[in-house]
Amino acid sequence: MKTVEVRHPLVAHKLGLLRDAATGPALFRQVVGEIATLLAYEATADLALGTRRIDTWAGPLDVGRCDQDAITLVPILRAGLGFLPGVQVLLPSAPVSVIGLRRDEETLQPQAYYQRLYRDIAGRTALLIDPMLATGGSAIAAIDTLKAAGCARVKAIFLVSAPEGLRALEAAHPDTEVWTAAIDDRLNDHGYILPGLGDAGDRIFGTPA
Ligand SMILES: O=P(O)(O)OC[C@H]1O[C@H](OP(=O)(O)OP(=O)(O)O)[C@H](O)[C@@H]1O
Ligand SMILES: O=c1cc[nH]c(=O)[nH]1
Ligand SMILES: [Mg+2]
Repeated sequence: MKTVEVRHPLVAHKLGLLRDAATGPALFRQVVGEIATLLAYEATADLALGTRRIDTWAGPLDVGRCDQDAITLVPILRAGLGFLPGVQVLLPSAPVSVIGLRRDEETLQPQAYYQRLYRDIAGRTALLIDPMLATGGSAIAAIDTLKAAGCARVKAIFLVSAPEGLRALEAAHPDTEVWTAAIDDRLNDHGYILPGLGDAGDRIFGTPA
């Protein structure tokens, strides 16, 4: 499975801010958004580039034009919503599909509670958006859904990934392409990533764990 750990100094610096337990929700959301933009920049490096003719001061010119409609952004609720605005900085016109999943704290299995996919999703590339890849169960369930709906290609960006989650994702969907700001050490006994940053959804939405 193509897996890119983005080792840019600014990504490392910003991730350090997120790992700091003293960072409150306002700064946390801001920095999550900034890293989302940097990861999306990397994940869209092979976006198809067409041309269109425009009139410039010096006459007609063919300029580059990306078809943002060829991609659908797919945040996994809830924490994925914190990632979405940073991706939309780069892809403001890309249609958004939403998948709501919540991990059962006992079984660690994802439970689906909402889904609204872009009507014309079949044949398109999906850019899955979630800050955390822990056991991988949520990402796998989301990609099951996207493939069943006919997505031709799935890219995914995660803030922090656990090796266990990457292995599970590779076993289930080896054609997924992943960009992540960090591959951390391991999961703890409760399925949380170490060192990680805690519960991303709780920190984005300011809800106590
Ligand atoms: O890889 P997994 O083991 O499936 O865990 C990762 C999932 O857990 C978190 O969501 P959570 O279930 O906490 O929901 P939330 O976003 O509403 O907080 C996270 O945002 C991922 O979606
Ligand atoms: O470490 C983790 C694991 C799952 N979900 C989170 O938000 N954090
Ligand atoms: Mg959560």
